[in-house]
Amino acid sequence: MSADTKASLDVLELRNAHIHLRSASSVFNKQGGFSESGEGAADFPVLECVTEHCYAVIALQGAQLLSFRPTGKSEVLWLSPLAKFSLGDAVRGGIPICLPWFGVNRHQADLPKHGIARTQLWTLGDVQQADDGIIRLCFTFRSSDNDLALYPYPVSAELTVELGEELGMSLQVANEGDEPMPLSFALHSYFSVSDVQQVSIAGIDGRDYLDNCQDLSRCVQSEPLTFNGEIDRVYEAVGGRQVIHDDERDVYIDGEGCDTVVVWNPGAVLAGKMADVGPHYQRYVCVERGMAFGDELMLAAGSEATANMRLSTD
Ligand SMILES: O=P(O)(O)OC[C@H]1O[C@@H](O)[C@H](O)[C@@H](O)[C@@H]1O
Repeated sequence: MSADTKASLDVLELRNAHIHLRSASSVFNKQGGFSESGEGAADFPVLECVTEHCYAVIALQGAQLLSFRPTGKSEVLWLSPLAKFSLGDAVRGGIPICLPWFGVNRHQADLPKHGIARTQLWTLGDVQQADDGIIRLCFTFRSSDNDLALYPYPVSAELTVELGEELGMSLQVANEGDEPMPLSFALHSYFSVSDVQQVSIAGIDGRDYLDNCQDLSRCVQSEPLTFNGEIDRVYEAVGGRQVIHDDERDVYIDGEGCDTVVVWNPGAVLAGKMADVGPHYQRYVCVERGMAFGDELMLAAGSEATANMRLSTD
């Protein structure tokens, strides 16, 4: 089944499922625990999706997942209790999409960190429901004249979010210009954990990494990664599967076309300087998948890159 939807969508009723257009503050304040963020927030629209397989919230800003909870299981993603819901500002948590570059732009360091797409409104296109109840929502982004003044490569992106018991994300990025375009990106997932000091990350053992806490010096991950203080590491050309081993559950991150793995948690000292993290740093780890640093792409004029990522829990 397919339904034509627009950003003016108010509610879309599907079989055993519905999607409501709401404000971010109303969704998260209603659920409790997010009241600290309410003060003075300018707010932005989100899609609250209730299906037979899961509960999910997706912001139109950045096509950013803010919540994903498979039916009968606990929340997979972390959204900071101090997150600001303000149009044009980055939101701390969920799955921001860093595009068309990841982190500090390696060719022009004064550009905004993590690209131009995460703080702009994406357009909701088609919404489809398959016979098995899985819902796929498609979002599109295209760089504007303002973006081109900042970064002279016309770029478009299409994100398909698949809402089942697992979360699927498929990102297609196209170079719409006449020149080759340097492209790096990441699906910058924040995962909810019981206590960052209790978790370990598998799937990167034995790999080289660039240590962002030591001027990107190259080191080797000799054992499963654990957290005791700030961790900010980039593992190139890894791909495959990473597993977050937590006290109560394992979370699986699988991907293709997104070979770089970035693992980040600021630790107590840096988090204390971040207005939207503070003491809450203990409740998340970022395990991000993308193409960055040595995996950065040079997209020929008119060509596309595709990345697929799937998140699941036991
Ligand atoms: O504060 P931002 O722009 O959302 O970035 C958060 C973090 O994102 C991670 O991907 C980077 O490796 C870190 O260096 C960075 O601090």
